[in-house]
Amino acid sequence: MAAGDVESSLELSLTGSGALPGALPPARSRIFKIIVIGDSNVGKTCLTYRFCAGRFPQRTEATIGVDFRERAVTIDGERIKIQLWDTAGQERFRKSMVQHYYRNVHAVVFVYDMTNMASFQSLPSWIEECKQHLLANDIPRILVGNKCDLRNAIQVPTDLAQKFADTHSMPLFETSAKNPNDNDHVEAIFMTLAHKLKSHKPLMLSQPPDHDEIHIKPEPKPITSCWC
Ligand SMILES: Nc1nc2c(ncn2[C@@H]2O[C@H](COP(=O)(O)OP(=O)(O)OP(=O)(O)O)[C@@H](O)[C@H]2O)c(=O)[nH]1
Ligand SMILES: [Mg+2]
Repeated sequence: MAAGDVESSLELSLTGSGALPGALPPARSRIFKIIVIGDSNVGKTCLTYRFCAGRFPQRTEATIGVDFRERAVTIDGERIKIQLWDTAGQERFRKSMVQHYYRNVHAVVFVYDMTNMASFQSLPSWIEECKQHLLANDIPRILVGNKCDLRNAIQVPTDLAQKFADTHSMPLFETSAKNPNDNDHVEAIFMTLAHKLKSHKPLMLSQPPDHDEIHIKPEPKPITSCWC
């Protein structure tokens, strides 16, 4: 990614139950709200930061409430904002926010840590939480196994994860937010969702225009194996 590309990213935090960034001037571009959920420490913050800022963050702390990251892209000539909701994995940091996570959501990214079997085993409870918030069945969902750079520590075999993904009709991506060689892969994961959402024409929020955006390549194909 070129240095200038990251200028269109935006980062905001919300840790209480106050107003969400919704009361905005007239629409110019559609917004896709994508929530990223999974156990604490699986790398949700690093993945979203990687996509929006183009690099691995130097350090992270446990997310409290939610962090918003946003990136403007152009798909087939249409300007679109991808708004990532980087949610807290720790129950104590998310309980007051959960209802906000799921409101008007367009897509869900489930993340587990490939080096932590417990984070994979938690996935059914994250799926259940989505169900409880009455997410429509046709909302695009993807499964991401993160930290594939830690090759010697992998605990979750790809075939097991693939079986789980197939059972739940989700594409599986194994990737690394950290490995610089995986930048295109992290890009492909979120852009795959954006392409899917664009073709679904979901309900959109309003957003004021800005002057910088990122032009992206044609639709990438989902990839199930790690590129490390
Ligand atoms: N080796 C490696 N480490 C990673 C990767 N992604 C994240 N990490 C590390 O994993 C730890 C947790 O990352 P975060 O992104 O903060 O995890 P999180 O899922 O946002 O955690 P919560 O905010 O508590 O829910 C940090 O020490 C990161 O540096 C990766 O792809 N590879
Ligand atoms: Mg986090």
